[in-house]
Amino acid sequence: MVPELQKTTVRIQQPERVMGLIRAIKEQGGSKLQVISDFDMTLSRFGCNGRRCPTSHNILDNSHVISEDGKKKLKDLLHHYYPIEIDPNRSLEEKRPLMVEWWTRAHELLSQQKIQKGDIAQIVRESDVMLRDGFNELFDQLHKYNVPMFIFSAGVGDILEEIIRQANVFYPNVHVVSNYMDFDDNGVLKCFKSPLIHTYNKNNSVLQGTAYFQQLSTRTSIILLGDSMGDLTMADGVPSVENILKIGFLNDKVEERRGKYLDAYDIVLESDETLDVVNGILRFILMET
Ligand SMILES: Nc1ccn([C@@H]2O[C@H](COP(=O)(O)O)[C@@H](O)[C@H]2O)c(=O)n1
Ligand SMILES: [Mg+2]
Repeated sequence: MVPELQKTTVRIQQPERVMGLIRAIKEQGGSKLQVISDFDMTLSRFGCNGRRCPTSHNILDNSHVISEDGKKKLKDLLHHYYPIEIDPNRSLEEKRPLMVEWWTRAHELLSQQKIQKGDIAQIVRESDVMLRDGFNELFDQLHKYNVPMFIFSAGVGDILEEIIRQANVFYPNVHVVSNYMDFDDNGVLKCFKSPLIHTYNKNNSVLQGTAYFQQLSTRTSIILLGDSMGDLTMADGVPSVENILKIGFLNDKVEERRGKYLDAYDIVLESDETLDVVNGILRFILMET
């Protein structure tokens, strides 16, 4: 059915359930389908040539517009909070206030750096960011078959939009909800717009007020793509979901986190820098029979 599911990176706890879901989504057809995806470390790569790829925040943190002191402070925050973010032994209740603390402190530091709106394209161009292998096929297939692609990210919206724009795949079916920068009349960053989106509030609490989910109420089949346990709630606001297939990229601390990911995601992709499996499933679902 989907040869890519035989890859050695693929782990599935309940294969029959997954095959049933894929068949049901195919039966409903492309007109009932929507894709809801995280951005950082899901559509973008986790590793690049043996090093960590930057998140949309890291692209700014490491850029030439940030002072050396600012860079050090932002790196210290990352080293303190990232292990908390991915710790499988801490509860979400424990993590949530700490994530608010991380994002708030990082956004305050970034807002002191006089970042210019006009510098964003160059900042992205000069960064090491890479989209996962196969991103072209993913965006092209969804565009060709008019399948909405909703990117729900706790990263920086202005940066990730620029990444997909520079990759020439920012098609009209792509819609982004993320943290956006607020610039003053001279185009200088003054703060970030609310609501603040962090790893563990990606749900309808931040989507209330966006008409987006209501518009998609007829799209009752969902393919959800994420890399964090926080991404699992991204579809919570969608009314009348019939079939939801959750695909999780397990990038870091694979052994420690495998059990929780297998319980939560239908398909787990371990240290897989490609979109092969997602593309294979979409090819099967969207291919005319
Ligand atoms: N100051 C920060 C805050 C968060 N991050 C990372 O960004 C990721 C969030 O973006 P998604 O598209 O994945 O929702 C998150 O996993 C954090 O690790 C960061 O790098 N710097
Ligand atoms: Mg992510």
